[in-house]
Amino acid sequence: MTLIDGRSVAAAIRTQVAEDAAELRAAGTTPTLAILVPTDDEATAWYVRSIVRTAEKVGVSVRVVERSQDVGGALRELSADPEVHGIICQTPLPEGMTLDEVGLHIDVRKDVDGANPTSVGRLAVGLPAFAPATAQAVVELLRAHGTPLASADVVVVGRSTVVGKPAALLLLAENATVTVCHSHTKELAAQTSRADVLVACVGRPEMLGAEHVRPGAVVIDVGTNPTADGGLVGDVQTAAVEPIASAVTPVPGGVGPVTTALLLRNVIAAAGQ
Ligand SMILES: Nc1nc(=O)c2c([nH]1)NC[C@@H]1CN(c3ccc(C(=O)N[C@@H](CCC(=O)O)C(=O)O)cc3)C=[N+]21
Repeated sequence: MTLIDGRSVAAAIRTQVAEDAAELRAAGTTPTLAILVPTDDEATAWYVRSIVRTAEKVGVSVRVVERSQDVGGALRELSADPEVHGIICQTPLPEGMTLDEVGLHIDVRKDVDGANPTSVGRLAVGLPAFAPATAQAVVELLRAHGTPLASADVVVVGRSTVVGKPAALLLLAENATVTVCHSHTKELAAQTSRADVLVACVGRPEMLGAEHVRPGAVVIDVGTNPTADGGLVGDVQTAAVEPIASAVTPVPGGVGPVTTALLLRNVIAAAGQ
């Protein structure tokens, strides 16, 4: 059994991002990411600090905008600002707002976390578009591990707009046979235990156990659920699954760091276009 090391995958991405950022700066462009923070959610605050810290290291500038009202207006202003190359609107959003609605206000060329429904639509039909960084991280980790995706049976558990749906689209583009499961799925274990690759993105602590995993499967655990003692657990019971799977991503140290690195790589791409 292998633990897939997200930290080293992320480090390799950051090295490339730092080189590209230096090149852009030398040519007179300061690659800049704007982060819109609409709530004081704790997990979001952690992610924002992590982005800021990582961005500083690789030479990407960050502008943090805290705004709980007229989020759409703020996103339009940032979209119109020539000094901003990438925009991410953090979730969760305040009551009554959805990411699909506010995402409409992000210029597609700056939509580095794939929140505009147009980006998702382009992804669905195979046109170039930014995908949500977490969904991209799933594919990046599988690629780094050398998991064959063409013709593989991939089961995605979770259908959120930020992870499950776009991850399914990206995996489909890799010619995998993709099944998406969710809260209304009958006999979840019957589905997941057929999977060569199991992607857990439900957001429920340690929901998937040994009975969900096929011997030899590769398991990507997207969950980052805070625990009472200040730690973090995934959506997978890692210790129970380790003896069965051929590879698992740990939490922390799996999908999370790769997500942050890919978000910044998307900012470089947006700044260079
Ligand atoms: N529009 C949007 N896109 C997101 O991608 C998004 C979001 N909103 N809102 C908040 C969540 C949270 N999120 C995390 C990313 C990285 C880690 C991460 O790197 N965690 C470290 C460990 C942290 C620790 O040790 O406490 C790890 O997994 O190794 C965690 C959480 C992205 N999110």
